[in-house]
Amino acid sequence: MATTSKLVLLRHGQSTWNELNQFTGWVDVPLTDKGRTEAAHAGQLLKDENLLPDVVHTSLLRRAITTANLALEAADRQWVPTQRSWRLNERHYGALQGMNKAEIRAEHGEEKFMTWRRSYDTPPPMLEDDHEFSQYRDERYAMLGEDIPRTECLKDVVTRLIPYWYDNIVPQLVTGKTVLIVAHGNSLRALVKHLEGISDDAIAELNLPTGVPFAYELGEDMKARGAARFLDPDAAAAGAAAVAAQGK
Ligand SMILES: O=C(O)[C@@H](CO)OP(=O)(O)O
Repeated sequence: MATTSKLVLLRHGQSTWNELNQFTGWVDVPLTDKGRTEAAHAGQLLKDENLLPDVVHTSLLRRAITTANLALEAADRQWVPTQRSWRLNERHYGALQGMNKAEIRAEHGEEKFMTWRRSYDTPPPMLEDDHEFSQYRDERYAMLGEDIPRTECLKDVVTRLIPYWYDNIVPQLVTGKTVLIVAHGNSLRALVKHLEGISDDAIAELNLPTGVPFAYELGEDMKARGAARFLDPDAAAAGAAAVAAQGK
């Protein structure tokens, strides 16, 4: 009998830079109190919906790690094995990291702003290694050496994320485990694009809310069998609309 694999994705709760409307990328900012509440609520939803994870994956960034910890605590699931990888990190936002979204839009215009923010294959300008918001000397990325990103477009994120998906997550799913991935707006957009087969153009329209889990049933090909199911649809719709409106 075929095993039905269950996958739950969760974007971290609101961060301090989400609140300030700043491009964040690999800058390691914490959650706000609202973000912590969202994370705990996400864990409660997992419990209520009986979508308790057997394993968890997070990025190396504290907004995802804290979200996972708070969600697991609320779900009484702190003991589950957890793996972390830079491959689940947010998209590196290059020279935009730390910049205010409304100011960038006002300075460069709507078209450039949306190209940098949502085009599939145009990255923002590179961030200099000696910039205060560079991760070049951060020891958690030492294994990347000179290959550490200085900017990324969504296509770059797909390229670095999909090997992790097949090497580390798919083997768990095929044994019937329920897998929770706690990551970021754009790293999850990259994964959703792969799972749902969304085109390079159409992915621009997808915005993911903070702190609302969404679940997929996967087929034997490890692709989505249908659309994602948000565990709190009203909060998800409001959250996605707010992300779409950022910078306006
Ligand atoms: O700043 C970022 O790193 C991301 C997610 O917060 O922003 P955006 O939604 O604009 O891609």
